Amino acid sequence: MTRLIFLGPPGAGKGTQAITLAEFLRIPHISTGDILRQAIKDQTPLGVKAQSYMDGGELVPDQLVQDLVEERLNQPDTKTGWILDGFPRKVTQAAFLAELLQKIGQGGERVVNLDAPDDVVITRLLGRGRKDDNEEVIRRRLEVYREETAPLIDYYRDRQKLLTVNGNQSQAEVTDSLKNLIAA
Ligand SMILES: Nc1ncnc2c1ncn2[C@@H]1O[C@H](COP(=O)(O)OP(=O)(O)O)[C@@H](O)[C@H]1O
Repeated sequence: MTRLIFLGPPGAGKGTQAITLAEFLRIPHISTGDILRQAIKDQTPLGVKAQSYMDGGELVPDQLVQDLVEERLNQPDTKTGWILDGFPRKVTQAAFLAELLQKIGQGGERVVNLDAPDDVVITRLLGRGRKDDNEEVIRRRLEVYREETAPLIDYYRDRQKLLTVNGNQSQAEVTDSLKNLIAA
């Protein structure tokens, strides 16, 4: 049973690696960014509420993402494990998640911190061309990461859940490191 939370700055390769590892482990990959982008595309009430925050590189309000994560983790395919990508992104969300996992009996989660230096992530993001990948929004997303998300590294280290992987290697090397890490 593998339950993993992927942490790291935008552009560290969380999404790519989370998809690869989830396929390898045959467990669902749950990306709050992907779910929100789909909701925007479909213009659902969630998408309509989230759009302006995402376009500006801001976090969408806790309640919105927390509700969507709770709903998703209550679906039956999560019984075999999961990889959470993009959640939690702040300490309040991490506290919510800890309580939720306890409530639904899904503990033992580990956190992978995929680390990469600023210049590397900026270059990667600029090459990607998503709607929120222009320079100004990227800068804001990195700022939000530093202020809100980076504190989760200490949060999870204090709780002895943290594993760290160097994201500044080739994609295949990162995948190998991840597989070794979770097998250990
Ligand atoms: N847990 C979350 N809390 C708040 N906002 C979120 C969360 N997850 C995703 N978002 C919104 O979706 C955007 C894109 O997220 P994501 O696809 O994970 O991108 P990134 O490549 O920047 O890590 C974020 O900038 C934010 O607006």
